[in-house]
Parts: sequence; structure tokens; C-alpha cells
Amino acid sequence: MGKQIECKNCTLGYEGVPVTEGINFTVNSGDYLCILGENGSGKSTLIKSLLGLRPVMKGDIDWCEAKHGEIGYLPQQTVVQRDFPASVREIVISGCMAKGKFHPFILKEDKERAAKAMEQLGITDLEKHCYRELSGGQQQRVLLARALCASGKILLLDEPVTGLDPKAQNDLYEMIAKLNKSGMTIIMVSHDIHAAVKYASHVLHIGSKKQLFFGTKEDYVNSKLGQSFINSEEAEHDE
Ligand SMILES: Nc1ncnc2c1ncn2[C@@H]1O[C@H](COP(=O)(O)OP(=O)(O)OP(=O)(O)O)[C@@H](O)[C@H]1O
Repeated sequence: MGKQIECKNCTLGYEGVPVTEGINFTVNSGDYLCILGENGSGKSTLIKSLLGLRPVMKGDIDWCEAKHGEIGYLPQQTVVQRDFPASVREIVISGCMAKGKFHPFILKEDKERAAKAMEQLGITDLEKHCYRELSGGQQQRVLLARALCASGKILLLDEPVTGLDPKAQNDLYEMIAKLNKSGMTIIMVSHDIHAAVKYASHVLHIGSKKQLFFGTKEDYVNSKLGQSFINSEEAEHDE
């Protein structure tokens, strides 16, 4: 159970103005961390910092054994991306390019890596299909396979089920859980408290301006904060 990422008392923000402060958490190999927080609390800003794309204002992120290149990232999908004119195989293989240095030809090992990722995600049959002709759920699997190619050890997922119907959401969550069980560390930003309760091993909850909770899912569910968040989401769902 090696330590992969440690975020130590970080302040995140833009141009000298903090968005959120006191961010402290650790990710160990095999964890499934769900990052919860209301709109604008700084979840995307934290993702950029975890990917090494933005410096922290204060504090420190220690990637320990997880160098930047070992984090596979599944961004929130935009409408433009849904229309991307490439084959499934091309998109998955492009994840290998993101991992290593650029080379103008496809290496045998990249092809093998892509084939393995497609097999893990159950999309081998779709490899010659055009990405834009797939369903939303199939498209997310393709992007997950791409992220797997880019990643050795950690998958960072930003609202991965957005826009999918309930069955496709469930299928994708189960697929992510399977990857986690096979040893992949998962960090998932989500509004979906039910997914956090069902799948996560740890929860990080960011409030407006500061971290509200980090710990095991069990401790979160038994905390006042966890209870009130679960109840408020259920009330919203019932309306
Ligand atoms: N490039 C930027 N420059 C300045 N401020 C920014 C920038 N990007 C985001 N912000 C501000 O930082 C705050 C946090 O934004 P962020 O996108 O990280 O929140 P979030 O928790 O991901 O929100 P959501 O759930 O809506 O995606 C917001 O107030 C936002 O306006």
C-alpha cells in the first residue's frame, strides 16, 4: 500500500486570490477517492494542481511514487468532443502518445497497450467504429481506455457519468469499480453522493473556501456533514 499522492496544507487559487485553503489528504495505491463539493468550491482547480498544470499558492503536493505521467485523466466531455471524427482505436492509442515522448509512428508496445485497454473496457468489437457514431456510454468507455493507456497507476476522473442515462451510468461505475479492484487507484470528482457511498474507499469534501472532510467513506457516512449531505441530496432527488 504505497503512498502515491500527498497534498499538504494546500491553498489553491488564481492570481493571488485563494479559492480554497487547508487541503490535506493522502492517496495510497488501490484507494478509490471521491472528491465532493458544491459548484465553484474548487474541484476543477484541484484537478489541475494534481495534474501538475497549476502551481499551488501555498503548501505542497508530493507525488511520491506517482510521477505526473502516471496519472491518466478523463476530462468532462464537451459537445465538440462528442463529435470527434476518429476511430475508437486511434483515440485509445493517442493515450499512449500522451504518456511518452512524441514519435511519428506507432510502437508495437503502444498497440498492445491499446488492445489490452480496449479489452478491459469491453470495447474491442468497436475498435474500427467511428467515435462520433457511438452512444454516450460507449464514448466514455473509449475515453476511459485512452486514460488507461496514458496511466500506469492512477485514473483521475472528472464527473465521468455526466449526460449518461441511468443504465449507462451504472455500467460505467461498475467498470470503474472493476478497474479499482484490479489495483488501479481511482480519484473521481463527482456530485453523486450515492456513487461515493457505494464505491469509494475515501472521501474528500470541499466546502466554500476550505476543506470540510477527508477520511474513510465509513467515517464520512457516520459524520454529521456526511449525513446532512446525503439527506439534502435525497430531498432534492425527491422533489
Ligand atoms: N482561470 C481562472 N481564473 C480565475 N478564477 C478562476 C479560474 N478558473 C476558475 N476560477 C474560479 O475559481 C473558483 C473555483 O472554480 P472550479 O472550477 O475549480 O470549481 P468546481 O468546484 O470545479 O466547480 P463546478 O462543480 O461548477 O465544476 C470559481 O469561483 C471560479 O470562478
